[in-house]
Amino acid sequence: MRTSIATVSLSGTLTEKLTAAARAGFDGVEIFENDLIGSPLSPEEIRDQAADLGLKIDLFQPMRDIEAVPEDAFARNLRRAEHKFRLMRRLGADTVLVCSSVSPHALDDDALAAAQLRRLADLAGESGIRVAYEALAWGRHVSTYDHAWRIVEAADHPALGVCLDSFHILARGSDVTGIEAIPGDRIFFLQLADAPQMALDVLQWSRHHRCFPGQGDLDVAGLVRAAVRAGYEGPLSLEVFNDVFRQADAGRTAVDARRSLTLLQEAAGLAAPPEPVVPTGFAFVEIATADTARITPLLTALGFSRTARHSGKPVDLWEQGEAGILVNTDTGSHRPEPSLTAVGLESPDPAGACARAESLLAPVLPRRRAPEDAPLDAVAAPDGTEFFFCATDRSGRTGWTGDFAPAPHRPAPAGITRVDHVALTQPWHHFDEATLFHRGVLGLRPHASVDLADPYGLLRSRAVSNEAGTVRIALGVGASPTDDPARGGRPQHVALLTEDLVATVRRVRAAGARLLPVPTNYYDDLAAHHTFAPGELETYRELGILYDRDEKGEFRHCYTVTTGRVFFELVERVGGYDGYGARNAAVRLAAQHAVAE
Ligand SMILES: O=C(O)c1ccc(O)c(O)c1
Ligand SMILES: [Mg+2]
Repeated sequence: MRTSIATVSLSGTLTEKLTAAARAGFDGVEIFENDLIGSPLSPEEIRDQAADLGLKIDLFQPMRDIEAVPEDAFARNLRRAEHKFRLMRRLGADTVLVCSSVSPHALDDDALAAAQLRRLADLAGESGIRVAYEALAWGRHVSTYDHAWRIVEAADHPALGVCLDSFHILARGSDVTGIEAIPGDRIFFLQLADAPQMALDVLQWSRHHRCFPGQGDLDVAGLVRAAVRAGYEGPLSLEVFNDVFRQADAGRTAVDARRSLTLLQEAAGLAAPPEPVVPTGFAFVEIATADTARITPLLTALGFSRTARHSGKPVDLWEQGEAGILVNTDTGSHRPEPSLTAVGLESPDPAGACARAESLLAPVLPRRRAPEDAPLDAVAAPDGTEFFFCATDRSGRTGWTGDFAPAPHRPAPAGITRVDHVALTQPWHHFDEATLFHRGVLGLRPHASVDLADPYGLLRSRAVSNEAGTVRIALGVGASPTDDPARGGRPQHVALLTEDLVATVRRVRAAGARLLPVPTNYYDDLAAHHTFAPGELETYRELGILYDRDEKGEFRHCYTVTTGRVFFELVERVGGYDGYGARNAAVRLAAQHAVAE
């Protein structure tokens, strides 16, 4: 099916919007009247520009407050429509969207609405134009798609059909199976948008919080399936009103939009991009730093040993158990501070993972490797983190570790078995894009979003993981005023798994690791929530260990102080505990500020 996007979904001038839509691979656009009115280009120039970019103008919109009004008002509306139909001929657009009236003067009279829409369609038909009638969720008398269809059916005019908009339909909780009763050729247009579930006035919800399908909580794919079953064959068109997209880079938003649409087509059974390849574990985490002395003493204290050095690059491999950390001093001129720049994911099919990423418009990175190096495919996530798809064969050294020459070392492990999770901070306006990327491109499942209180702001966090929990990424967002933007904002972290946190903490403290101090008040609060074995709570208090318990199990964790832009977390999971200690986040964030001050 053809794909389209409404110009209201993108920022900038009309030319910028058309260019962004075309570059992202859309077939067409819905032109919003305001974008046209504000453009210095004539309708003919807009038509030519769209054609040059390979875009069809699928829809012109909106016309408002047309139907179910007294005759004198309707005569004025027809005159207005005549003007717009002339404009549409110049523009080369053949379908116009008419929103159900929100006017206080509109009458609650379906027969009148049908008769007037029929007259409008008569006029439109003379110009070869089709009228798509859309029920706004806050329409004065018509606010559901089935009501709009009843009126269109009664009007019975070949130039009149309905426009279905997933937001209006799903926001009102309408049953989408009714769509299948509408003849497909009478569904003139299908607009798609998602939204997070919110207890908000529906107009405000629609105008400010729509997002691309897959980024919210609505079952947009189910609605598309119903429309296709009805026989709809027109474009799938994204129409998203969103405060962030209005100011974000149009090119980037258009790519995010197009990726969302491909994933939606896949979910609705309309497209089959290369299948997702779910990663099975972390191969490595890469920390870039201009000065290794900033990070290696900490790695040593945490029980890591430098086991190998890359044969052609200034990259060292530090290992403990199955946890691998690459320390890369090739930082270029930027990011001299230690920061987390890349993540290696164990992939059962690196080439397949890359093919999927490419089909979803993820930037595939140019290979930074010598001819003799093992092939390593990588894509850039929305926050710039590089994700490598690795097929590690440590025994045969045929995977990426084959590019490393072993270094003499004396292991002094602290009980760390592997990487538990990686926490990546996202720019606030790319959070939904990041979640969709990690789900769609990397094949990870998103979990519920949680709000975490920082003394100087509110953080949003959302984990994505594979089913086994061997790949977990915590996406976080929210800058606090005390973050130093020159240091790239909030720090990121690597969480390392141990089977005995108390023993590990004793070892790493003795080896000189600086751990985050935890206030005594925290332990008093913990005592109020849970009962502990004799001495247990005192041990946590002594070692600065945080604790959580739920119906599935227990979680013990603690943090190192931050170095540059990174810190480490040490975690122990007991039983089926599947979370990240969210109830301790406020204490941790406060402690981090206290240390930084
Ligand atoms: O918010 C609005 O007014 C508006 C206009 C046109 C649409 O297609 C729509 O879904 C909403
Ligand atoms: Mg709409």
